Amino acid sequence: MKRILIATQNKGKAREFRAFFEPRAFEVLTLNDLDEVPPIVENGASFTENAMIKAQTLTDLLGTVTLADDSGLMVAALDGRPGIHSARYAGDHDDAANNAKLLRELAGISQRDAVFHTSLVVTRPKRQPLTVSSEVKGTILTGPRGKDGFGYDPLFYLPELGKTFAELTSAEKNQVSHRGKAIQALNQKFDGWWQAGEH
Ligand SMILES: O=P(O)(O)OP(=O)(O)OP(=O)(O)OC[C@H]1O[C@@H](n2cnc3c(O)ncnc32)[C@H](O)[C@@H]1O
Ligand SMILES: [Mg+2]
Repeated sequence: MKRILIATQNKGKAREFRAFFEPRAFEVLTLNDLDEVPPIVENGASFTENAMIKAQTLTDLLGTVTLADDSGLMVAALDGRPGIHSARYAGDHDDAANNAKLLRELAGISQRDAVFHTSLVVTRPKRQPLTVSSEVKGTILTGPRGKDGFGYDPLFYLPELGKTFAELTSAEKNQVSHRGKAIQALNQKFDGWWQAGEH
């Protein structure tokens, strides 16, 4: 069976990727399946650079086909923050603290437009990486709504649907989300990229 390592410890992300790769007969592993996770320093200047660092580090160390996702929320009224620093916006990797800080920073601000971005990079030994990105527009609510999803989902509101990401099932979220659309773009390119390396 073909195998792909998803370079993430984020269980929410991992769930969304399994739905893409498992029907394609890939065995899906994540960093949570490794005995030891190598240190990965996400010090790139962009989402794509950070995804490249995560994926290439693991391909180089382990020889695995690896997919990395670097995502983040860009809020217009905050000059694009938290952006590439979304995971540690409030200091630790803590969803509740990040959401609380976002609400504090936006207190009293009525212009609450935001964009959620995902960059995906897939690497494998001796091949050019495959890169795709996607975004979705929404607004930031003044308080959380919904119980599903992860991260900033309870605050990220889609005016067209009248719901936050946390009020959607994961299938519904995948239809419209930054990651879902990036996965659809990956879907357009993945088979050609995969076969180009087969001999
Ligand atoms: O191990 P990795 O893949 O790096 O996992 P991470 O959680 O650190 O992920 P990122 O570095 O891409 O940081 C993105 C931040 O944005 C959050 N996030 C990413 N995708 C999201 C989504 O679909 N909905 C809500 N929040 C999301 C996530 O919880 C992090 O706080
Ligand atoms: Mg991270």
